[in-house]
Amino acid sequence: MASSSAPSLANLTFEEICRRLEVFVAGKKASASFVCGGHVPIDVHTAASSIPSKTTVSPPVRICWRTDVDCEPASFGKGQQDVLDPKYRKAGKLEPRSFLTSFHPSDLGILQNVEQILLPNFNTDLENRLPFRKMHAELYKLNVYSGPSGLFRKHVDTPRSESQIGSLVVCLPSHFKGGNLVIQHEGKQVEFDWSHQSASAIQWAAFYSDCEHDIKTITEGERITLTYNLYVTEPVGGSIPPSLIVDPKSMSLYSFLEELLVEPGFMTDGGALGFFCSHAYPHASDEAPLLLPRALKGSDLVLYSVFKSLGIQIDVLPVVLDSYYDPSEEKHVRVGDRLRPYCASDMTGEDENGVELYWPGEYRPEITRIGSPTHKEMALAYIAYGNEPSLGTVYSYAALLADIPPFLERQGLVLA
Ligand SMILES: O=C(O)CCC(=O)C(=O)O
Ligand SMILES: [Fe+2]
Repeated sequence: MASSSAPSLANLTFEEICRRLEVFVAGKKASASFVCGGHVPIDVHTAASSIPSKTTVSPPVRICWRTDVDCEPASFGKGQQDVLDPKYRKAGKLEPRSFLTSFHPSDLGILQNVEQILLPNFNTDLENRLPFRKMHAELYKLNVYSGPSGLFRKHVDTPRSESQIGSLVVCLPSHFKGGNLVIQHEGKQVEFDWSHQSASAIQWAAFYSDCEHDIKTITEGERITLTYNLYVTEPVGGSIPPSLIVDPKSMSLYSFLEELLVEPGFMTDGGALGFFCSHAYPHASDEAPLLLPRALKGSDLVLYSVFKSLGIQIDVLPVVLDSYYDPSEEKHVRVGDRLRPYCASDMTGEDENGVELYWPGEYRPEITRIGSPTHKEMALAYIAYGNEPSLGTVYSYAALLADIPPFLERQGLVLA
């Protein structure tokens, strides 16, 4: 049951309640992890055969590479092209087919650690368990950044598939100076300085794919990293290992919402709350209906799980902010009937709004919007008639839409 905090929510206006909800969600965004990292010291006396995940030290890492293949200059993706530009990225790289290594991220518990922090499973009671998610790592490259000028400026890793959720960088033991890895998300930043233990430990960091990151100049030595693409895998059967379950009831947002729902004055006749997702997802791709909500990240996952565990219907749906009626007015919220792939229509609409014609959904002016939109994806392109024909493009945002039942109906939910 809800415990009451002062002043009681009953005395607050709806606007004030929404403002508080926004503050709560912003707090979740601030505290939710988008990155994690760690290190494992190298012990030359540890035998390679004793690696299993429980060890806290690692034997030296061995790498064998083809002698007929050299490290090539590393490129980076710019638009649709691979570009070489040492002012932007100065590094060498080896493709996985050209080398072998004794290191694997499942050893030493690294992958399990990343899974637990970036891909937790929420036990949401009420049969609403999010399908059990696991993470899969695929070796992508070996990179060498050499002093005095190796670097990689700010970029976002190109996702290799729709189910890619993040990247893992493993820094192998080799002396270097500089080369800090800086990772950012929504105004927050985490910096890894691996130089001090560069010669004596394996150091690693993992982050969601939509986080910008850069590597500062390596002033001395050789910074050698293995990069892995991290994917969320199909739900697997069987029971969830207990350590991977997070209880949404332990979240402060849970008690706040629980208290709101037992308040007769809050959305007495029911209503809808809409939260724009804080992370980017391929929500207008062919895979979107399979991926979401399974691939939700960070604070989006927390919101989803907390509502679910309170028995509230919540869905990930695309939203178009449409100014068709009157461009000078507050934009209308049009909610798609489901997550649907991007559609290019060759139909034309004379004096018609293409969204209404080709993007099934409904206008939902009653939705109370919390927060502001961030990541958009192209949802629709069509030929529009005006004075001259032009191409109409429509973008959508992924949003979490919670349907709040009327007070009398929701009493049972919270007391259950
Ligand atoms: O080596 C690193 O620290 C990260 C490399 C990187 O960002 C990349 O390869 O995309
Ligand atoms: Fe990167």
